[in-house]
Amino acid sequence: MTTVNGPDCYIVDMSNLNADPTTARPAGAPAIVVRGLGKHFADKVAVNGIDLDVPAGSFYGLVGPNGAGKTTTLSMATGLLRPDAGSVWVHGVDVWREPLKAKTMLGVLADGVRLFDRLTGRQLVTYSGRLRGMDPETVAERTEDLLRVLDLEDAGSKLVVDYSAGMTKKIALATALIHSPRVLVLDEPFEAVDPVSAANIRSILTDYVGRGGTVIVSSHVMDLVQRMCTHVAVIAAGNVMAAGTVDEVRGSESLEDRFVDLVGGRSDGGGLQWLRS
Ligand SMILES: Nc1ncnc2c1ncn2[C@@H]1O[C@H](COP(=O)(O)OP(=O)(O)OP(=O)(O)O)[C@@H](O)[C@H]1O
Repeated sequence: MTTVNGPDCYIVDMSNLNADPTTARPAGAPAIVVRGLGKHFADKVAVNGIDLDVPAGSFYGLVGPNGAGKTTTLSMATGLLRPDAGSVWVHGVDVWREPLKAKTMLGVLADGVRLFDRLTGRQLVTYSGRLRGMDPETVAERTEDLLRVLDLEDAGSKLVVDYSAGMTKKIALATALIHSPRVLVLDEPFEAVDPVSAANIRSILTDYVGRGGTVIVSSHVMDLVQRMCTHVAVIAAGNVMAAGTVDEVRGSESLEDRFVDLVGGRSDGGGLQWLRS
């Protein structure tokens, strides 16, 4: 079923809405199913009972203005923040009923979560791999691979507390990748990352999707999402304004223009008459 909300866009395939995601696993079954997910903080509704279907093998962008509810949604979807309402399934496993089983399939780059920053980068990535039950040889091999492709070889022996913001983001990404999860959930992975590292990360993620993995990524960079992602959901004020393939959502416009149409809020910058030299 295609639902229309607003001018001409709110494209969510809800044909499986009443199906039990633990048993309904047709070819092309979603990697992540979100139903009625909601969260409020005091009287603030951060996420307003949303539905999302993230197809397996998709590169899924989650975009929205500041405070739209992206981080809250991703935190609930990955078992980091308990929802007030709704459910999330990862490859058919209920994240909140079977969190350990669901989390073995997930690699998560969370926003603002403290790392064990008194470890060196190499120790932190190694620790993540061992925590996942991986054998020491594989962990050592993959840790060196990750440090190399993320341009952290020289920083591998340095304490994470002494890393720059971009280096911290990259080492956190390495901890999300080490166990080669089925689904990667990355909250703003390119924030503070230099252009060369960002290009390397994009190519790692694109290869991963090409080999059947699923990536869901939040970002504020519309151009990047348009070029990199196969699917996108636009969230504003805790609601899904549009979701579908990138081409379905943007129509004949750029994603950025479509985003502004959907969420509004552009000012002409003329309000600060006093701001001049
Ligand atoms: N722990 C919290 N306590 C109180 N309010 C919160 C908390 N976390 C989020 N919020 C509120 O919930 C709303 C959604 O926040 P969220 O961080 O999910 O937005 P976002 O889309 O990720 O924003 P940004 O793009 O700025 O990172 C905001 O109004 C925010 O102030």
